[in-house]
Amino acid sequence: MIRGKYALTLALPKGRNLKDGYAALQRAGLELPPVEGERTMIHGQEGKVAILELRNADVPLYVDLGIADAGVVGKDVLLESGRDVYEPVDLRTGVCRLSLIRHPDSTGPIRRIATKYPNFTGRVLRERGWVADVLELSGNVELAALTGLADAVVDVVQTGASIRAAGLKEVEVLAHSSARLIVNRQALKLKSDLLRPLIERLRQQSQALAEG
Ligand SMILES: Nc1ncnc2c1ncn2[C@@H]1O[C@H](COP(=O)(O)OP(=O)(O)OP(=O)(O)O)[C@@H](O)[C@H]1O
Ligand SMILES: O=P(O)(O)OC[C@H]1O[C@H](OP(=O)(O)OP(=O)(O)O)[C@H](O)[C@@H]1O
Repeated sequence: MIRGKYALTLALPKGRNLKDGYAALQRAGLELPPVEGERTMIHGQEGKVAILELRNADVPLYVDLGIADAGVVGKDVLLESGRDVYEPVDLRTGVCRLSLIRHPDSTGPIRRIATKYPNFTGRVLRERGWVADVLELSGNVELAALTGLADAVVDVVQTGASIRAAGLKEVEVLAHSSARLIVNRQALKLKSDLLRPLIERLRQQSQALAEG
C-alpha cells in the first residue's frame, strides 16, 4: 500500500509518452526520481514525488481511483477509458489522431470494424446510427483491413506512413489526440499547494509550445 507514503504520486505510461511527460513535469519544477534503467515499477523516496510506471490504458484508472494523484496519458486513451478525470492541461506532445481506415477494395457499407479502441468506436457507431460489429484487437490493427478480418479499422495515425506502407486509406479523422495531464479531483483539493502551481506551469509550457 502506498497511500500517504509520498508527497505526490504520478502515473506515467511506459513507452512513447514517458519521455515527454517526464520532461514536462521536470521543467514545471518537480523534483522527479530517476526512472531510466530501474527494474522497479514504483520510483521515488518516501515523502517525495513518486512515479508509477504503468501501461497507457491503466493510467486513467489509477488516477480516477486516487492511487495516483495525477498522471500523463494520451487523449485517445482517455476517450477509450470513459473515466471522468479532471483534464486541466493539453501538453501538446504525442500528437496523433484516431482515424477510420479502409482497404481501397472495401467500398461497401461497414459491417465489421476492428480496433484497439472498442468503446470509442462503439460510441462513434451509435452516434452515427451505423450498425456494425466491433472486433477488439490487441495490436497490428492494419492487418485486419489487409486480410479481410474487418472491412474497416479504427487506429492511431501519426505521420500516415504505416497506412501508406500497407496500401490502406485514411477515410476520416474521428478524433485528435495529444498527451494530457490528468488529476484526481480529491487530490486537487487535498494537495492543491503542489498541484495548482504544477497545473499553472504546465499550462504556460503548453502555451509556449503552441506559440513556438
Ligand atoms: N504514432 C503513434 N502511434 C501510436 N501511439 C502514438 C503515436 N503517436 C503518439 N502516440 C500516443 O502514444 C500512445 C501509445 O504509446 P506506445 O506506442 O508507447 O504504447 P503501446 O506500445 O501501445 O503500449 P501500451 O500497451 O502501454 O498502450 C498512444 O496512446 C498515443 O496517445
Ligand atoms: O502514422 P504513423 O506515423 O505510421 O503511426 C501510426 C502507427 O504507429 C503505431 O504503431 P507502433 O509503431 O506504436 O506499433 P504498435 O502497433 O506496437 O503500437 C500505430 O499503431 C500505427 O500503426
